[in-house]
Amino acid sequence: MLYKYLGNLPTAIVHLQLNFPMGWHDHHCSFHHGNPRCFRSPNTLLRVSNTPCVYLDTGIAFIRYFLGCSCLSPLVNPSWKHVQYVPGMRVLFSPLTIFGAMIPTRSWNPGLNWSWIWRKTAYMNRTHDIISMVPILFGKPSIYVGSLDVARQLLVNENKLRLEKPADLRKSLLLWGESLSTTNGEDWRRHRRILGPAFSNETYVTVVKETASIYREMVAAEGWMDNTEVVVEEFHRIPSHVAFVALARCGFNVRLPWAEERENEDLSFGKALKTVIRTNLARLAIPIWAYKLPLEGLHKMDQAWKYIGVYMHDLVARRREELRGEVPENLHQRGDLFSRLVAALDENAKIGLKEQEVIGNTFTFMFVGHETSARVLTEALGFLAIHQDEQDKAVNEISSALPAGQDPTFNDLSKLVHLLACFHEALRIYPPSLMMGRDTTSEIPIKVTHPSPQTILLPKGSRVVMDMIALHHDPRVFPDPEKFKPSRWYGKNGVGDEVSMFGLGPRVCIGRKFVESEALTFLSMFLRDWKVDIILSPGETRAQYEDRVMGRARLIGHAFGVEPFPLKVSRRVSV
Ligand code: HEM
Repeated sequence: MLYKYLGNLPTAIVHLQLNFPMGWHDHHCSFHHGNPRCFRSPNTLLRVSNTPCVYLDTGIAFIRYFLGCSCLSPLVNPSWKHVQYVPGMRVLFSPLTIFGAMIPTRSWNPGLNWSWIWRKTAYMNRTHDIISMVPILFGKPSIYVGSLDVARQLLVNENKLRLEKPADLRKSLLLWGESLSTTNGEDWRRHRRILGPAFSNETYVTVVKETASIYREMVAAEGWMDNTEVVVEEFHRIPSHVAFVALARCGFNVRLPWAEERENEDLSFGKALKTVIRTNLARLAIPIWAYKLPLEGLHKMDQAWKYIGVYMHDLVARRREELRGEVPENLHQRGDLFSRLVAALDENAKIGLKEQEVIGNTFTFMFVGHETSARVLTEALGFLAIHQDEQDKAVNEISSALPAGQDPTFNDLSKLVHLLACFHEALRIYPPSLMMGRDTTSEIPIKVTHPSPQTILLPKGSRVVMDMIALHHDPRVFPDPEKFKPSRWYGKNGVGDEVSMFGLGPRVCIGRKFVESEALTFLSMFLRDWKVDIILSPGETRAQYEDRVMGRARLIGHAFGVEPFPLKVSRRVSV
């Protein structure tokens, strides 16, 4: 018996060396007498490891091999059959569990950022449309999808297939109540029916007006007008605050001024809301009794959460009073999302929303909309700073689209085709929503094309995760995927066009037009008035800078994106 395990040791060493524990189900396992369900590497890989140097790692490989052996994993985690023996990674912790998420990416633990770090070699060097990930100790075995075709099959028909958003992945959004993003089935349909009309042209007109006004407040408050050139350290701070204030104004209908947090030292709505957003995941993990400990940080956090809780119930009551007797036509004129949600209040929640659902939805907009928008705005400007030719093209387009000296209107935005393409291209390279997970509630067939055309039956209770980085870095769909090439979006940018970074099918992002309106307004005003440039290290080329700075991406809070970097802004004309 032991001999048979030892005989397979080189396989484990290969796993270790490749930094990528994989298995192939078309390989026949000698130990299992030809069982095609074994998770081991093929003989070709096995041969690679038969060199003397591999024995250096033998100790670790032993442990790893025994933990990851196909014979032990069913004992530890009997649901492994849900991945249908699809080849893939055998790891200790799923990246979607607390342990897996906390430990950085290592050969034995993918960590939260594996799909970025391994993007060029994942999916078996892109030869497979899907792979499995089987955690030995913690987490659910899952199928990861790296092909847009397969993702489409699942998501476009997800209502018919009765796929569900997994409960364990929705927890962080449930702290304020159920929402469009956390519900499934009939409840989801009710939320979508009510929220759909709230994302109307009236809302986008308000988004454009508010973003333009925020931009002007920002320029005045930042003191840039006193200089012709300014270096903004951690440039991300600017788009992050723009997105935050825009969502507070257009989502909550609370008129936060740009500079509130600096002038007012007391706990204000803006400050408390920022704390709540920042500490959302911590709030989930910290037990109630811990807030009684003599730790000032925890007290402040608790205070902010309580403040926002009371504030929100108050805000609902006040808005309800204001809306009493309002005729539906007037309601349509209101450009904020919150008023539309309050108008749908119905305590029986048969056709409307409960108070907690109104609050849950408002917070979901903030959580899913704030950091995502902020990151892409920063990255789009970062790429335009590196690629001056693309920036010049954008500036020319802006000057011919916008009437001289005037702010953009909602109608002007449709003329900014190249600018929108730049925004989508930044979004493609760094999709802020890293993974979209679904659980099956019945057996589902999926057709894969690579490595060979076949149909795989996913049993009831399987987990499938769309890997947004793999989907958008697939060279078959996006040739030269590492390159910032906005032109690839020309002609595919429109309202009805699929921009899969916003999801696919019926659960596609409801906020797409909201964020596009905000982004085009902010970017067009910013680039019209300021030239953005990068700050090179001595002797560094632009290409080297791009590798160094734009390659450092990871999940930060709720959104994936590039780590903070500085930008130089210089005044173009007399602003
Ligand atoms: C660049 C910014 C954004 C990106 C990349 C983005 C991406 C996505 C993606 C990929 C989904 C689908 C998730 C899934 O199917 O599991 C989604 C759903 C959603 N997004 Fe966004 N989003 C952005 C901004 C926003 C904004 C600004 C809002 C609100 C104002 C918003 C509200 C929502 C909601 C409520 C859902 C759930 C829809 C449903 O389940 O029916 N998003 N978003």
